[in-house]
Amino acid sequence: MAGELPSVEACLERYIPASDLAEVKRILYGGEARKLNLPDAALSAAQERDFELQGYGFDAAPEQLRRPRIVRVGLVQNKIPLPTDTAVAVQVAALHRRIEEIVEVAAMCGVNIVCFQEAWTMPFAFCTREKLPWTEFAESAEDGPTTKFCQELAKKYNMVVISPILERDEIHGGTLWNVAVVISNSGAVLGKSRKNHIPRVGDFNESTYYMEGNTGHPVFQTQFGTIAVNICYGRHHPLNWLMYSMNGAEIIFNPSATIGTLSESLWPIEARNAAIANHCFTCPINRVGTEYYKNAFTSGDGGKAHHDLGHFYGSSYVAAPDGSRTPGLSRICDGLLVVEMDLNLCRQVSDKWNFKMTGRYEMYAKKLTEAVQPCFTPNIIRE
Ligand SMILES: NC(=O)NCCC(=O)O
Repeated sequence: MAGELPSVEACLERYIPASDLAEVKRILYGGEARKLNLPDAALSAAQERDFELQGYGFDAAPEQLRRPRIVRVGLVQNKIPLPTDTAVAVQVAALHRRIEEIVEVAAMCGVNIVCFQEAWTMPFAFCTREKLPWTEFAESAEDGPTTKFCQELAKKYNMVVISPILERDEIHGGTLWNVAVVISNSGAVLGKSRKNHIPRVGDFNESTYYMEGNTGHPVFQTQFGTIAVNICYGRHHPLNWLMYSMNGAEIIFNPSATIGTLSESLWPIEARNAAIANHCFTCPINRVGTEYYKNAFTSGDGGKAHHDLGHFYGSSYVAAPDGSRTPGLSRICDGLLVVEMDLNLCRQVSDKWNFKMTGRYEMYAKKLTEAVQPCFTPNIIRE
């Protein structure tokens, strides 16, 4: 039953004979990712605080003219700690506390860039189609309480913080957006990236709340590397990944909220494929658990009204430009995935496969421009 299997990897470890396991992992994951030696203090803090802690590394070949560019990223997945009908401010405070204790462990593990899940300060309540109290979770991206909280974390731990929240934009009539705020390790707000593609699938009724983002495909130059944020449903759109890559992203984070019955078989493929196609690292993050709502809602499919959206299956992982990937975090527990990567791997794989050179982008730019015109006629050859 959805929600009960702790992780696919644990299942493989348990049932595949040891003699075959390495080969199975090579075929499924592109080889076994190097395990990181994480500090004992971090491992025991994670255990005490009841979250999974895993660490892996991706290496690049030594080069003569460039030094290795090593960065450690931290991916955080978590359940909402309180029921969804708890007072808004109390829920936000509890999530801040939960993240604070996970980020402290990330700092012990030497994480340079940490990213939280989509809309991390709230339940993923858009399924309900009710406005209150959910719109009350929205905050200013520039100086809301969550951004201030993240600025403190960033300064304290010298860490870049990616904070995906529900944004209220007071300058533009109090409009709502699904945004990721990027905070530099200096504590300054570097900028924000709004969700470009809004789902119209299943109970993901997000279009009731906010519009497609208008910030394009910003890439943020940080001390640790050039990063971008492709929020959730954007991962189904190869051109979205491509544009972040065109702007120079070496690591693309994908904070998400998605459920087993809808997308679990797509999850291991899409971000990994994007890493391969764009010669970059991708970091999909999904929340965990099942969130219940007092008022039942329907799915508009003739089925019975229900009180939850489904099981958020976690399984956050990192994919490398060579197509290899880490195991996923648990499907059911909170977790922190620490991944060390040498960013030199991006150009090394690009020089090997040459997708940026062979992509024929000018041909597609021209053809796509034609294809979106109302007078377009598809090029179909018939007998
Ligand atoms: N949060 C969100 O966009 N979810 C849509 C479902 C999916 O993309 O798997």
